[in-house]
Amino acid sequence: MAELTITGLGKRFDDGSRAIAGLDATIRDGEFFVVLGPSGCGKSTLLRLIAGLETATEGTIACDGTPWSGPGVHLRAEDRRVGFVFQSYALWPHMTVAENVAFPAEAAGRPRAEREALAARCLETVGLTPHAARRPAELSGGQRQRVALARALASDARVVLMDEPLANLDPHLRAAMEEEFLRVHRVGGATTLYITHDQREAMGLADRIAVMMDGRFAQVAAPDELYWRPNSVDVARFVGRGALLPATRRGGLATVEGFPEIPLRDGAPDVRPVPDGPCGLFVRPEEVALGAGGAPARVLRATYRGGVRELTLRTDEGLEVEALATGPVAPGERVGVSIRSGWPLPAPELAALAPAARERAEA
Ligand SMILES: Nc1ncnc2c1ncn2[C@@H]1O[C@H](COP(=O)(O)OP(=O)(O)OP(=O)(O)O)[C@@H](O)[C@H]1O
Repeated sequence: MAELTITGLGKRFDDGSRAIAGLDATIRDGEFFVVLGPSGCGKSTLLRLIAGLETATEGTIACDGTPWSGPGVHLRAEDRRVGFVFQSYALWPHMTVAENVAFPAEAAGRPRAEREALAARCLETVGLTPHAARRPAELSGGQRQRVALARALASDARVVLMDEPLANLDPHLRAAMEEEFLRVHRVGGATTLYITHDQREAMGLADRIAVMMDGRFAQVAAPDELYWRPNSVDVARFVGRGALLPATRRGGLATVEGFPEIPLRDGAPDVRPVPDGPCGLFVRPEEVALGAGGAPARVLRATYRGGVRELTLRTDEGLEVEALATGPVAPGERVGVSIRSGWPLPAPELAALAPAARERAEA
């Protein structure tokens, strides 16, 4: 068992800057929990606080009810049974693969036979048994990353922390390593906290994703939930592509200038509903269809992404909408656009532009 409970966590550095501010979270036992956020939002600092490499200035961290960090409490890093996988592998160049993996057990004073057996088991898990006698320099980047993963597992970790472990690898290797992480996670069952600023990676790996902004979690949700039901304009814009349109909500429908009424997606239990009236309508490209009968628009941009084109369209009313096309579409072309559904968000800055408000103003 390893459930992490984080309450009111804060970290202020000596220079007065605040990397973490009032962060609350529960990371469930055995969960693959991904923290996704822009550069500088505090991801690495959060991981270092959980590992015990930094001391929190506010709040508490507990694992299964045992305090790790809090007022007057700071459990040493080596007593937390936490394993690490960093972007930069951090392997000892003079040791063999097996010795690197056995190192945490050696540091913990385990007898030689025991640590060798443990290393062999963990190398087996990551599929590196044939390379046990090599040195890190004789391995590919992906293999080195697997050594780092095996070492984290061999540290008898109940919690595995990974800080952008795939950032240095090429796209093919990344995809293979993602599979590897998931497989090892399924076998080992350690609670895993994984940091990335790569959305695709986050979506593929996570049981739940926390979007981190300005030192706290803006939303924590399953990948699908986060994509289709973001709780704010900031989260919606950070995750994937989409357009925010000035709209007026009435029950399950929204009015957007130039379009027939647009059905709204059902709400989410943990996202506060948007009341009737002016709001923003967030529309993902997958909800936009091109074809005759739609609102007239012009293609502003068309970016080929292999198989599909990502389009930005501007309607004759001046609204910009993101869309996808499988056939050839070129900038400047005229198209018809319709919106199948959307997600309402509070967007006070758009209220003045919403159709009902405009009609009232014009009346
Ligand atoms: N030791 C330190 N002293 C002062 N400020 C720090 C220190 N470490 C980090 N910071 C600041 O805290 C903020 C969060 O840093 P952190 O490394 O946690 O961000 P991050 O989300 O991991 O960023 P990236 O994705 O770029 O690695 C940044 O503004 C950073 O400059």
